[in-house]
Amino acid sequence: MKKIIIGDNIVKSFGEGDEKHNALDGVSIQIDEGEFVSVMGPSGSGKSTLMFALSGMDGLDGGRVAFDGRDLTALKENEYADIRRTSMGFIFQQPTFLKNLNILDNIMLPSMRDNRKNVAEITERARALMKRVGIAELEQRDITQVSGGQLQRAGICRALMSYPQIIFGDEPTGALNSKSAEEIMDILSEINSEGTSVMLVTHDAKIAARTERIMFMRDGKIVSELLLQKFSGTDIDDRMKRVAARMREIGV
Ligand SMILES: Nc1ncnc2c1ncn2[C@@H]1O[C@H](COP(=O)(O)OP(=O)(O)OP(=O)(O)O)[C@@H](O)[C@H]1O
Repeated sequence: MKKIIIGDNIVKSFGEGDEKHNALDGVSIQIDEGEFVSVMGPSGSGKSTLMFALSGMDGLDGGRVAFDGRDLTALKENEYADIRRTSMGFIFQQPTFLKNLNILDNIMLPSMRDNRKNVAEITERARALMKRVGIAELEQRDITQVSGGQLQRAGICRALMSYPQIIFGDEPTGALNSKSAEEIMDILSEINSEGTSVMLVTHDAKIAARTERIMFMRDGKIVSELLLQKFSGTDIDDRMKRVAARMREIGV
């Protein structure tokens, strides 16, 4: 299986002198094209730092990252930023939308920087995505006039605008009630089934149990991996039991 991301012995430290510590302490990770993975672990174990390191949002202090066969650590920051903008999508716990723009314009905004595309094309893509995730009727609304789940759907639309090869999600369901969280996971599963890789960082065992491979972190290292199959929508209780058992076993 082709790897979309390969991280090799990644080291990332914060602080100086006595305060210096490794948030990532030699992490190696590989994600297959089309795979749906998650990263769990206690607060401060390095999950978000790993996501930032793999996506190039943060520089490394050691190790390498390759994306789609290209060694990203050898690239200049602007080349890296280009790959991030065109081939990676990001969703966060709270989408960072601008208050003075409506939902449609917020979704379109990052794509407007790409002068190879025209506004009509960008608008058409945004509207198609909004329809697909069930928020077509909300395009003129302010970001304060929609629910958290609807706002996250808009966040997914924005992340998908550039047809990314991978979606990175840092606690994308963390601010949502369980029904909205499940709906967001249904959307991500559907996107994944069409071939887009997805990597989620989550505290929530129920969310992780819907992914096909879970990596558990502690103290800046991946300490265990649980291989599940792709989620068919039926066996969540059994999957959650397996996640809970592994968490007990490794003490995270
Ligand atoms: N910008 C930063 N400056 C200094 N220390 C940082 C920075 N970002 C992360 N850290 C430290 O690196 C370690 C890992 O943080 P990280 O946010 O990756 O953990 P996490 O597992 O995602 O935690 P959480 O679940 O609470 O979000 C922590 O000790 C954190 O304090």
